[in-house]
Amino acid sequence: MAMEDDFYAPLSNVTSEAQDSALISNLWKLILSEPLSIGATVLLALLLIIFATRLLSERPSKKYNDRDARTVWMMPYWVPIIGHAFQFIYDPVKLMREGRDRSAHGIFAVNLGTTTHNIVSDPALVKSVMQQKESAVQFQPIAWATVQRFFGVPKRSKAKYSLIWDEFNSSLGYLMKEPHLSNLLRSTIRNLEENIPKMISFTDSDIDLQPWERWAAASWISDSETEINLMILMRDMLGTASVPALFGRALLDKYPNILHDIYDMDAGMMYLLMGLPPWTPWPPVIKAHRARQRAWEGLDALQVALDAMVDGKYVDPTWGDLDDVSEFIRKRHTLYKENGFGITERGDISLLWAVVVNANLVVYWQLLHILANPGLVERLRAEVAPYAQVSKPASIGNFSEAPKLTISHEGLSTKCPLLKATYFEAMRLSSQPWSIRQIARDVVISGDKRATDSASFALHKGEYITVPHDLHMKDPKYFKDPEKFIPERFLVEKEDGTVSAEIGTVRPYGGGPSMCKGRIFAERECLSLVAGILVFWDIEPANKKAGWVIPKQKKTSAVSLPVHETRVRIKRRKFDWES
Ligand code: HEM
Repeated sequence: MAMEDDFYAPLSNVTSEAQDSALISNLWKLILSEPLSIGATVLLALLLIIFATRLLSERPSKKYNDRDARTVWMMPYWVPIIGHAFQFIYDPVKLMREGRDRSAHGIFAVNLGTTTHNIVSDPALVKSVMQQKESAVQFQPIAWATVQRFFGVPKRSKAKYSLIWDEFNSSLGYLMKEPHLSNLLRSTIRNLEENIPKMISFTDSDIDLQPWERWAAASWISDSETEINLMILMRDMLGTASVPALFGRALLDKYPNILHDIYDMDAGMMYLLMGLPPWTPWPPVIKAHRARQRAWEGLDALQVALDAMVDGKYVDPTWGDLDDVSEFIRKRHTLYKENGFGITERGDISLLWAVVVNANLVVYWQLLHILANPGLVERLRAEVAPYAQVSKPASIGNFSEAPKLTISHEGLSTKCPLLKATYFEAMRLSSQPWSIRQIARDVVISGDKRATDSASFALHKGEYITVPHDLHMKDPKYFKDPEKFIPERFLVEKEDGTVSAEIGTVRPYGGGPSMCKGRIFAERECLSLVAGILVFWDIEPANKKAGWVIPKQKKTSAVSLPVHETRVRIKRRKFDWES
């Protein structure tokens, strides 16, 4: 058979469909011709099925219905029905990279237990997917399944959520629109300005440690030096600034473990999505369920307090006056209350999760890479100096306050291209978000029309589209030395000679209508924390001999976890007026 496929390189041992069939029928004749024991016959038959599946499961890309579009190449697999599911569970990244590297157009299909997933990595095809209408390429059923299984919103609430789905989603615009965005940023940055100078307390008394130091296993070295776990420290420093800005201070005061409940729930994401019940005899499943339950308790209690406040009823005084709860959370509360959602149906846990799981890890990766790259700390300190400033504290007699930190998130984001480039590069390296869509009617997606080898692909109703954005973000065809931290790759010189950091085709925030709504907020808070820490603190690896080690990554929903902690030594910097 002439190969119609112009882009997929066939395996050298696979010649054509006709030869494959001949080989299988010869094997079958061999089984039938010899008298064999039952065991040997079963074994041979199994082998035959496996080989036949391997040879016949591959679906070459062909012209589709004489139109310009082609069908998608299906990677071959060995086991019928199960398809690529074993490889997918065992090492999804390897499977995806193999498919990407063998398909010249950045699209291929895999079979996961009878469902076909079209995996797309080519940026133009991804754009085409994201531009499809919800009626053709659906996100809503997947979003609801996640809300229900992962976040634990009751099944019975589906009708209520469907009724206000659009209004509810458009409330997410509060994260992007003024004046709400600036208000949220103002209080987050104020919290950072307050917390960064007291990040380390240099005390050997456990009771006097800050909560983030306790979580991060701080150990006292001297009055000017502390050893601590960098990942947890960064995670909590950002969470303790952003969560009070959104949900009000009282939530963290009353539920001080809620950040870690969300982290623990996130660690068990796969189990919760699989629907494993809380009595599953497997500790990580139980842990994820308990953590989720505790997070719900805190958020439910906040909803009860907000209900009481708007109804003019008695509010438990430990909540304070709740006037620092953001307009965004109040707007969601109004939507819940006015549409008859019971307390236990109100899914703000999804928002708390979105606020903390990704951004809080990005800052760890960003800072770690900066520290591990010789000379980068000094270059960044020079760049951010006008926008993250430490000033001399007031003193009365022998007593001085801590030095004062002032941060301009606007200046950091618009005037510090190298800092911003380190943020993009940290996300390119550590973010592995996957967008999944369900195909509701046949569609055609198209590649870049300007490219000489551009092609369009027909995708069919009932199949899925999966976009593992990291496939492109680590593709050597687009990023030279894709595993290396090279922030300069994002720097672009404009015609007027100024330099800016451009994100280009990197998509750490997903895409389409469900693209991250917190992305501007996230960028500003992350740049502020990293710049603030760089100007205030000196950080070295705890094990000086081993130096900086960049841990391998463990995949989560978007930004990866490190497989091990990074133990560091932190000292306060000497400022001009002290020398
Ligand atoms: C660097 C940090 C962050 C990264 C990498 C990130 C990444 C993502 C990704 C991959 C999605 C799913 C997009 C899709 O379905 O295609 C998402 C959704 C979302 N994120 Fe983020 N996120 C970050 C920070 C934040 C923050 C700080 C907030 C809130 C303040 C936030 C709020 C949201 C919301 C509300 C959605 C759901 C959007 C929708 O369904 O319409 N994110 N984010």
